[in-house]
Amino acid sequence: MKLAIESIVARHPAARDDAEPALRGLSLAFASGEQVAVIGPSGAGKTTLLQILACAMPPASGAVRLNGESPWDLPRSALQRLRGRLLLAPQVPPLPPRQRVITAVLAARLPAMGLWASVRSLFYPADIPAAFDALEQFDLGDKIFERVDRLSGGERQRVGLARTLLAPAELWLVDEPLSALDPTRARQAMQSLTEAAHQRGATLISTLHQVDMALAHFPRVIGLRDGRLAFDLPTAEVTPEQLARLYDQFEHELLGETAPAMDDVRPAAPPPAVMHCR
Ligand SMILES: Nc1ncnc2c1ncn2[C@@H]1O[C@H](COP(=O)(O)OP(=O)(O)OP(=O)(O)O)[C@@H](O)[C@H]1O
Repeated sequence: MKLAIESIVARHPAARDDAEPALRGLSLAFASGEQVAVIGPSGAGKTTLLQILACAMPPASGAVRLNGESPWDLPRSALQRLRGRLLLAPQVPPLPPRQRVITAVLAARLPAMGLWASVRSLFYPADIPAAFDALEQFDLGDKIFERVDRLSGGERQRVGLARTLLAPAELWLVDEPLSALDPTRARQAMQSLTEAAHQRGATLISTLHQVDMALAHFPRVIGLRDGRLAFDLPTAEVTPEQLARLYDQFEHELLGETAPAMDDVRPAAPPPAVMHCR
């Protein structure tokens, strides 16, 4: 899927009246099958950009085009169909806690299924081999029948990525896919994601806090700051000076001093029951 935005200004509905817009006059174009990383300090507007591209939020002004169509001018049913052709993967995947991993992963296919097949798939997972293959890409094949609430934060994030591989989407918009992963897992996950998008011919746009991952895995990097474009370059042309300017006063983010990886952090066990003997 090819897409373009022109002079986009975006405001979150809950933002204070005097707050600056999250995006301030942003114009970008993406070719079909392209792979692009979006970087920039916290609050730069990276997530908002994905929400605009996903037609999850209308811009305050400016134009959005997906495959040449203007989504916000489409009738509601056509807009829904268009949304079914793209996937917005949030940083924390919304996985129902008591669900099995297999059900959570296969749920990615629901937009392409009829109502009866969707309901049936909740009780009888339809394609266990496909779910297993997707999970194996993220080293999680052994967790296929585990309950989601028994996974660590990093494992849940990787289930979310496995789900992306099964989505029948032409556009993958992935928000901070590595935030809970250790460096080794992060490298493996990025490799699997970019290879799968390439094989599928899907356009992949990913926000990333890890600048080294953006430079290592993507041929094009967009830098955002304060809702504006700082640069949009082939990766080979991004210089240390541009990165230093982009993260000026946010050097700790450039150096990757972020929250610890969540791969080994499991949900807290319930406190032991206190038994009173009389
Ligand atoms: N739901 C919301 N309601 C109000 N304001 C919001 C909301 N979400 C984001 N904003 C504001 O929009 C601006 C851009 O936020 P956004 O989440 O797009 O940045 P980001 O670059 O993705 O940040 P981070 O790297 O911390 O996730 C920020 O000033 C933020 O405070």
